Amino acid sequence: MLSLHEVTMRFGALKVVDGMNLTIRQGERRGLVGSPGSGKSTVMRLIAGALRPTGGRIEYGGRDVTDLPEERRPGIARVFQHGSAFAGLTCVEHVTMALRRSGLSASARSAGSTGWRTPARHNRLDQTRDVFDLLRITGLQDAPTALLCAVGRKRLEIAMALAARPRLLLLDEPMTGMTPQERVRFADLLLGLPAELTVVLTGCDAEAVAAVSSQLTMLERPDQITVPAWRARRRPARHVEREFRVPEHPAALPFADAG
Ligand SMILES: Nc1ncnc2c1ncn2[C@@H]1O[C@H](COP(=O)(O)OP(=O)(O)OP(=O)(O)O)[C@@H](O)[C@H]1O
Repeated sequence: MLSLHEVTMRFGALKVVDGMNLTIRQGERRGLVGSPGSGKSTVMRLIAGALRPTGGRIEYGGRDVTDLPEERRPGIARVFQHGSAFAGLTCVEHVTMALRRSGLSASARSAGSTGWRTPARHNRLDQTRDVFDLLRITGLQDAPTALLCAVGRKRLEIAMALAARPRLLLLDEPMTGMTPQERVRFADLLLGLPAELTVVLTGCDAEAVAAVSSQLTMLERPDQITVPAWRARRRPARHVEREFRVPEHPAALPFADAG
């Protein structure tokens, strides 16, 4: 559903992305791993259309979207590294605002192939409730965002992104600042997302990203090597495996393990 072909991104003399090739299939949970400054956010912005590559080609949904800006790449939603929640607003106000911004109305758009429950005459209130149910934040609708923990905030930001019924969800460093226990809960949250939804997430910690991905791409390795995530789940992720019971073998993985 998404592919990058020899994509390059230069900022002046600085070449941040150098001939990157990447193929991501629908339903994949792809982790992009690299140290700070390796270009993770840049790749996310290139995929979203917030940046235009200085070289190469990007295809999304079978179309060449290299020159298309963000607003002309439908079905892609992004959760930013540094969050997008406003202090003072409640969770339900955030999601309602996101639904309004996405332009979804009762009969405006069907769920398509994303696996979303969107029957006819589905009103905005129902949609809000769906998103809350999906992310298990029911009960927190009226809580001000300032009261949310790190995972709670991330849930809310993902809820806002899901309001647009995306096919591709981009999560830029979602686990930064989370404790090991919060990472376990975050992994659980990702597991609850529709299987058809493609998720690309970034992070510096390969173990943590591997625990919630099906495939892992190392940005700093030659040719940005991609491996099945289970191979990168070494012993240090034990706390995650114990509490979350991440299976050892790919055949038992709950995610579609592509490739
Ligand atoms: N708009 C820009 N103009 C100039 N340089 C930029 C721009 N955006 C990013 N860079 C540079 O590109 C490099 C990669 O940045 P990027 O934010 O993609 O890395 P990252 O891997 O996401 O880092 P971090 O983990 O710290 O968020 C950095 O050296 C950064 O300073």
